[in-house]
Amino acid sequence: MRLHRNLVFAVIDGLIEIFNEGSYADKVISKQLKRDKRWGSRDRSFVAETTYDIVRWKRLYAEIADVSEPIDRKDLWRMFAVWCTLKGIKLPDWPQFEETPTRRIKGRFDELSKTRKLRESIPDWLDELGEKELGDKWDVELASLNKQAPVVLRTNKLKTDLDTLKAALVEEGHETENLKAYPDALQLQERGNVFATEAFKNGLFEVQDASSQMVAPYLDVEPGMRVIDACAGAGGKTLHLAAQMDNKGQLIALDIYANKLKELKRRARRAGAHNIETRTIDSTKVIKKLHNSADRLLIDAPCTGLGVLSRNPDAKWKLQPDFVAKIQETQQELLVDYSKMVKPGGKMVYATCSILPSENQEQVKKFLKTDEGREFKIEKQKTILSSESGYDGFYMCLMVKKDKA
Ligand SMILES: C[S@@+](CC[C@H](N)C(=O)[O-])C[C@H]1O[C@@H](n2cnc3c(N)ncnc32)[C@H](O)[C@@H]1O
Repeated sequence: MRLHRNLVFAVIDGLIEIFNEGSYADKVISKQLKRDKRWGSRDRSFVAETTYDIVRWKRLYAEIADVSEPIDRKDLWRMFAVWCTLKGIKLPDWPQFEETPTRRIKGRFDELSKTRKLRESIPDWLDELGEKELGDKWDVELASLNKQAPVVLRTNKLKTDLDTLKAALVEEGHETENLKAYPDALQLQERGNVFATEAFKNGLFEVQDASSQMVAPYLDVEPGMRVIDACAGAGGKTLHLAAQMDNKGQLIALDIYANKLKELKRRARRAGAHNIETRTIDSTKVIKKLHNSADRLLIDAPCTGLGVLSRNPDAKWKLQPDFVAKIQETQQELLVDYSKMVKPGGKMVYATCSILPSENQEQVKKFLKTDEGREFKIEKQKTILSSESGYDGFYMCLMVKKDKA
């Protein structure tokens, strides 16, 4: 592989923003990709994947390169040289790479790889938390979460079917494979910019991880029901629910952020999902008005996101211990307050994209002991580990509210 100067500069500039200015990797990368209209798909994937790689392996590469925080531009060139050396890419004779100790890099890598928190490149506190919560499973799970995530599409059944979509994507140069256990899913055989396809613009699919595609079906919705998606965000699962409801009935999408719901509306138009109504939670009245009214409720709760580190590696560096404690309080509050929207005999799913029991089954256990929780019983629950499924880590629990006697 030959390195192109302008692409490498885009990577270095992006990393400065991610590491030093607290910016989110996905946002920075999409900004960097707009730098040069002439870049082809290979150039774009070099910028995106190299940036993600160096974010993912930040601690390991920094240790190898003898770099400490705050990381400046010169340090980043050293870390980039580590990335190249470990990938077997020949360093060009640019001044930035003068005196790179290639041999020493390989030796340091072998030596540091003996220690898990360095090998897997993770802060001490997070490694300790993962081990405390997942025990023996943490080792393989962590390794799995450091692998690049596959790109999975969800067929929008409101507009097409799997085979028609598959054929349409082939026409546009994207080969996909079916995933047996996921009826609406197609996995890209090669990464590519599927957002530029006509199929996407026409709303024939959404990009959605295979594990995430299991959540809406778990809620057991039917056309004609009143369904509430209480933490709808930009609507990944709302759109799936609309398709499961065949656009019939009422689907109320809530969130505390109006801008996310605005994006949801835009996506719903593209997807041809017509039964969605959005409401911003700007006071407790919004929830109160809906008490005892929902046939089905989804709480796709805010969480640490530890199940989705493979697509969001900068969470390793942005997460802080006090956030973990705070988000767990919020999760319990949401269960207690929002479960009141379920009508007697109705059902709710509590879901997270975390793999920590303290955000998942333990939250549910605690909830079931509260006054509100005593009204519910668990019908089924599932923890998806990335190391077992090959996709994102997720948790989902289906609970049923007692019918009135
Ligand atoms: C895991 S994300 C939801 C992702 C979304 N369901 C999807 O499938 O694309 C959690 C969402 O909860 C929202 N949120 C945070 N606190 C909330 C609260 N108190 N009530 C409702 N939503 C909240 C966040 O804004 C975020 O959009």
